[in-house]
Amino acid sequence: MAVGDTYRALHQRSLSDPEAFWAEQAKAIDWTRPWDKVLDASKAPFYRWFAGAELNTCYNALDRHVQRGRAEQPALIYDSPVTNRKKSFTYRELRDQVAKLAGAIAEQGVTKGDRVIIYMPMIPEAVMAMLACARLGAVHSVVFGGFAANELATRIDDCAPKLVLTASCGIEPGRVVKYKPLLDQAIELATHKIPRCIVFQRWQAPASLVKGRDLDWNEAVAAAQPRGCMPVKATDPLYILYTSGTTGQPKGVVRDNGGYAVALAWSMQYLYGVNPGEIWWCASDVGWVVGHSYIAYGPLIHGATTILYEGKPVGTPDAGAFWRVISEHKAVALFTAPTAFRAIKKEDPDGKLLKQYDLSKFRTLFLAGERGDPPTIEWAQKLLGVPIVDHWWQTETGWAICGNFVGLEPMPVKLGSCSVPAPGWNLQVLDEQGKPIAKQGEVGALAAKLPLPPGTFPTLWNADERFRQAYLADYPGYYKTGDAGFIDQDGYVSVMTRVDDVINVAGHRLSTGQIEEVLGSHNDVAECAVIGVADELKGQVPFGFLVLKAGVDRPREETVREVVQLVRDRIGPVAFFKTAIIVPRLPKTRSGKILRGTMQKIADGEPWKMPATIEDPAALDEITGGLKTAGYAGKG
Ligand SMILES: CCC(=O)SCCNC(=O)CCNC(=O)[C@H](O)C(C)(C)COP(=O)(O)OP(=O)(O)OC[C@H]1O[C@@H](n2cnc3c(N)ncnc32)[C@H](O)[C@@H]1OP(=O)(O)O
Repeated sequence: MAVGDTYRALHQRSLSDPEAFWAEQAKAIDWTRPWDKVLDASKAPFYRWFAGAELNTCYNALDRHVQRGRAEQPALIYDSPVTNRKKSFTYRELRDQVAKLAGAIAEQGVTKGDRVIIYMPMIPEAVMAMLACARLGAVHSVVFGGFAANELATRIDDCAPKLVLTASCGIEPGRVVKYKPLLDQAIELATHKIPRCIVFQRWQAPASLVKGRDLDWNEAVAAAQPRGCMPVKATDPLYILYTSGTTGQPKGVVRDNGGYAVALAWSMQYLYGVNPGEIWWCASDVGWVVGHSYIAYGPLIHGATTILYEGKPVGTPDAGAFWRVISEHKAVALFTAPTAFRAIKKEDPDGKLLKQYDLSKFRTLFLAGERGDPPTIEWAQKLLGVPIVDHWWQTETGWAICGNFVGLEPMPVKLGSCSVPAPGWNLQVLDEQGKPIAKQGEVGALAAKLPLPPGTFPTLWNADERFRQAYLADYPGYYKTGDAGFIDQDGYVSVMTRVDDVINVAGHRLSTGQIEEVLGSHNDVAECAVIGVADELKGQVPFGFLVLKAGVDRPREETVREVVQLVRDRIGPVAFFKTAIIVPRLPKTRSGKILRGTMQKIADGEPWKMPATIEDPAALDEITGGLKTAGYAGKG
C-alpha cells in the first residue's frame, strides 16, 4: 500500500457512505437513547446528525471515565506562571466539583436550554463552568476576556442569558485585568437584563458584588447540592460561540451535543494521535473555539489529561515556557497558533532554552488559527525534530476541515499546506460563478459540499436566514468557508487568503468593517478605512486611515490617540489596533468603492497595479506617502 492509501480509503468512505461511517465512529460515545436517523436531511440545507438520539456531553467528558477506571487519573492540570500556581484535578475531583457547580447554577433557575454567559480567564473554574452547563443541558456562551464591555453587551443581548458566570479578574503579564467592572458596564449597556451573576473572587483584584444580583462563587457552590447529568437531544445546542461578522453584530455559531462529541472523539485519536490516559496540551484560550474543542471537551471526552495554561509563550517568564510545560507535565502533543511560535523564535532564535528541558515524550506539534508560515514551520521542525502539523479550521467548523491525520496514517508534510480534508469534508475550489475549478493548483474560493460532517455548524443562534445568506447563498449546495486557496495534484489543500474583510491578528479573527464602524463614530472622522498589514509577529495587524471632517483643526495626534483608545474601549485589547494615519481622502473607484486591496499591497510592499477604474490616481500617492511616514514600505 502506498503512503496515504489508508487515509484516502477512509476519506472516500466518509463521503460515499457518511451514515455508516459516522455511526461507526459514534460508538466512542455513550448515548442514553439511540438515534432514529444518523443524518436527518429532511430540512436541508439545515442538516442534523444523530437525530432522535440523546446523551449528555458532561457525562461523556467526566462521569463515564470515573466509572470506568479513570477516577484517579488527572483530568485537568492547571499551570499558571502568571500566578505561580499549579494544580491537578483527577477525573473524580473534576466530576465532583462540576456536579456541585451545576447545583449552584441550577439553584438560580437555570434549566435545560437556558443560556449562560461565561466571561472568565484561564482558570480551572472556566472549564468547570462549561461542563456544569453541559451537565444541566444549559447552553453556554463563553466570551473571551480580551473583549471590551460593548462586545460582551452585544452577546448578552443576542443570546439573552439567565445567568453570567465570571471571575473578578484576569492576569495579563504586568497587569491585572478587572473583569467585574467590564461585566457591570456590559450589563448597563445591554437591553436584556441579567437576573444573576456568580463571581469567582481572585485575590489579585476582588470585586464588589451587586446586592441582590451577584453571588460569591465559593459560597454558592458550598451551599449547593450536586446535580446529575441531564440527557439532551444530540441535536440540542451545547454552546453558542460568537465570531466576527462584517458589522458590529457578531455571529452566534451554534454547536450541537451529539455530532460534536463524536467528531471530537474521532479527532483526538486519529488527527492528534493521542491515546486515552495521555497528556495533551492545547495552548489557546477557552474563549476561542480551539479552547472549547481541545482544552475542554475533546481531551476529556477521549479520557486524556488536558493542560490549562494561564500564561504566554514568552515573558512568563521567558521563551522557554512552552518547553517547560511540555517537559514538566510530559505532554505528548501541543496545539497552538503559529504566532506563538513566531514569538518564541524572535526571543530565542537558536532555541537555546530548549536544551534545559526533556521533551522525550513529545511527539507532535499542531498549528492552527492562521496559515502556518513556512519559515516558522521549518524553524520548529529543525528545533523539535518532530512532525509539525499545520491544520485548518474555523470557529464555524468546530474541528478540522483539513489536517494530517497522524493517529491514522502520517502523511508527508508539505510546507504552506494544511494537508488533506478531514472525513466528511468534500472540499472544492470554486470559480467566481461557483463552478469547481478543474485545473489543480489554481486559486479559488474554498467551499465544502453539503452536508458538513458531524460537530460542525447547524446554524447561527436565532438567525437561520443570516446563516443561509452568509454561508450558503453564494454557492448553492456548498458551505462557503470565506477562505481562498487551492488543491494540488496530491489532494493537499493550501489556504492563501480571506475573500472578505476578515483579518487574522495573532490567531484572532477580526472584521475590519467592525473596526471601521468604531472609527467612523468619532466626532472628527468623516470617512475611514481599515486594512490588515503584514506583521512579523502577529501575522497581520489592523491599520486605519482617517479622513477628517472639514474644519477639524485639533492636533492630529490627539484624534489618532482617541480613535485608538475608542477601539480598545469598544472592541477590546484583542483588536490590537495601535496605528492610524490621517489622509486627505481615500482612494476609490469611480463607483465609490474604497480600494482596500491596493492599499494593503502598498502597505505590505507588494507589487500593485493602478486600478483602471480609479477615480483619482493621486489619492494612492497620498496613501503611499502616509504609509511611508508611518514606517510601512511602498514599492510601486
Ligand atoms: C482554528 C480555529 C481558530 O482559529 S480559533 C482561534 C485560535 N487562536 C488562538 O488560539 C489565539 C492564538 N494567540 C494567542 O494565544 C496570543 O495571541 C499569544 C500568541 C499567546 C500572544 O498573546 P498576547 O501577547 O497577549 O498578544 P495578543 O495579540 O493576543 O493580545 C493583544 C492584547 O490583548 C490583551 N489580551 C490578550 N488576552 C487577553 C485576555 N484574556 N484578557 C484581557 N486582555 C487580553 C493582551 O494583553 C494585549 O494587550 P496590549 O495591547 O498588550 O495591552
